[in-house]
Amino acid sequence: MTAVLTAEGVRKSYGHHQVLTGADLSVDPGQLVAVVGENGAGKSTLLKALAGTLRTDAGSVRLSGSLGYCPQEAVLSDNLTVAQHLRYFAAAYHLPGLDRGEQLLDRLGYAEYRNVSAGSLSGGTRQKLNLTLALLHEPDVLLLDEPYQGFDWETYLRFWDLVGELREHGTAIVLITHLVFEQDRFDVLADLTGGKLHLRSPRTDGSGGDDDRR
Ligand SMILES: Nc1ncnc2c1ncn2[C@@H]1O[C@H](COP(=O)(O)OP(=O)(O)OP(=O)(O)O)[C@@H](O)[C@H]1O
Repeated sequence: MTAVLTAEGVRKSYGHHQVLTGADLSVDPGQLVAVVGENGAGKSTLLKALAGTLRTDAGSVRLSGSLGYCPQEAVLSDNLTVAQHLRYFAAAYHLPGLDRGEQLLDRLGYAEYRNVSAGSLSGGTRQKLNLTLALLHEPDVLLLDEPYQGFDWETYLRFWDLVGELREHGTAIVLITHLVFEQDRFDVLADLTGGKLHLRSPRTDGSGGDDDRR
């Protein structure tokens, strides 16, 4: 299968602090990759580098198809309502209509907030909108930085239903997570240690093993 996202030798320092020291990653259509690692390991830095929102020092990132990026901090305009955000992004993506946006409002369970300004939304609902905007144009590659922060359990489960559908449609997904208990959901665990990615398969025996780590 041909990878839709390939990163090779990605390096990034902040001043003298070397965060990424040669990160490699290759993601196929429909593949779901978890990026795990300790706080401060550089996971968000890696995702920004993959998304192209951060200038790297060396290495390459190749992407085929469209990209959806859900950053850790929602980039929303507090004065605009949920519906206005959907219209604004639909226009930016040249979408023919708002069908997908309306579908996502229902799927993530926040349609009742359609006419509420982003500045008045709760943290979890802001995050729903953040995620919706990344999914709106049905991208081929999705980069999700802790996408379910603040979600209640019901929404968390709805999120995973949605991810299942996206994978069936061939969307390649890279997701930062801290949740050890959900690692069986992924095809690949990419452990960011020492500025490099170390790939491994999730455990399959359900025993928990001795490989658990954050
Ligand atoms: N703009 C910046 N300027 C200077 N240092 C930064 C900047 N952004 C991140 N860092 C530093 O780079 C390191 C990696 O940060 P990053 O946010 O990528 O880690 P992370 O693995 O996503 O952490 P967490 O799990 O806490 O979200 C940290 O030491 C952080 O303080």
